[in-house]
Amino acid sequence: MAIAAAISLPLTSPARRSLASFTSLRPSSLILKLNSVRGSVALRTACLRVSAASSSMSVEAVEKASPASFLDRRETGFLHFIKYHGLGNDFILVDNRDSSEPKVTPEQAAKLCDRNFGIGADGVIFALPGINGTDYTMRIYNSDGSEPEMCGNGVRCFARFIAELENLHGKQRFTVHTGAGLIVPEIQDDGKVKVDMGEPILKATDVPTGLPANKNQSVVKSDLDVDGVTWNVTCVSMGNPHCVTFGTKGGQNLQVDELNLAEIGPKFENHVVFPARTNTEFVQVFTPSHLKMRVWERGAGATLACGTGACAVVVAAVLEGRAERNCTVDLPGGPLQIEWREEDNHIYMTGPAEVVFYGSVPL
Ligand SMILES: N[C@H](CCC[C@H](N)C(=O)O)C(=O)O
Repeated sequence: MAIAAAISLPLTSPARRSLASFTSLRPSSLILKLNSVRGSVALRTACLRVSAASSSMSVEAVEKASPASFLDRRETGFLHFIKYHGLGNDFILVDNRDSSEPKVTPEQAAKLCDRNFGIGADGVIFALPGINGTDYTMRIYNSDGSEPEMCGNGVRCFARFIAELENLHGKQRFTVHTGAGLIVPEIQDDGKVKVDMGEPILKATDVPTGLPANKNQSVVKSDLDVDGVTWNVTCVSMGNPHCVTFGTKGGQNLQVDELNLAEIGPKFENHVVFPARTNTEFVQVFTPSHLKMRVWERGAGATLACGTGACAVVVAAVLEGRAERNCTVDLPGGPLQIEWREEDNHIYMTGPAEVVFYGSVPL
């Protein structure tokens, strides 16, 4: 699969358009390139070049792009997408509302996620028709092609994507069927997205983990030997498995910025006690309502943020008596607000989701 993408950057707040209308823009009709550091931008269409510099605007007719250009290939065989990120955890979003099977295979997804030979992303997310009365279904492939049950940053991006597709404005709430069950994201007036992430799963065999339960059928601050070092871990599922650690047994307060994630992360991810592999969160406690974490994700490696991970971190911190139920969690890409509500046992996550660019890529 050759990878080359025509992209369109929303230079100001994107004009509201559905992806459908965007996909009606033939790739050959839109090429955007930065002409100079002066910020002048040349937008070349099939018949016009518009050069806008800080002081002047000139319009000149240009030849139509060479018919041999890949941009003039027939529309079919192109995948249209919008690239989003949630605190730097970035995704390729695909409008899949017209079929119940993803348009892209796991192998193709891995290639699209490659940051040198592809678009570059932590995963590919599909908006599919709803199931059992939900508005939509969300499926996701990690950048290694594996399919997780859920993605917290991804579902915030999903909500903004749906609003773009459906040309919706202001406060919007969607019911989304996922591998973790019903998830309900709500776009707030300030553009952030608040998500009802459902209930945490704590039963050890449901996380799943082979570690022996040591507190009400769950694993809380239990010993785990990783390459000869004993860590204290708490295991939580948000539909996907998480191993949360605040440090080694008897160790000092973890300084997460000093960790070599590339070295230690895969040893947790592929540990024999996690039959479905695991996401791993390394946490520092500033105050009972302010935590800091870094994450090594299952199937994606070190990412700038992990929404389900931040939820698992607050649950683990409460279970270990380290934090309150409403916390700010600092991730490398920015903060998330997480509340584990006592009344309904649901976890609520609030954070941003931003468009990066619109694109088309030959599959
Ligand atoms: N890599 C994760 C899925 C994405 C989770 C993360 N990006 C989030 O925001 O929750 C897994 O295999 O469970």
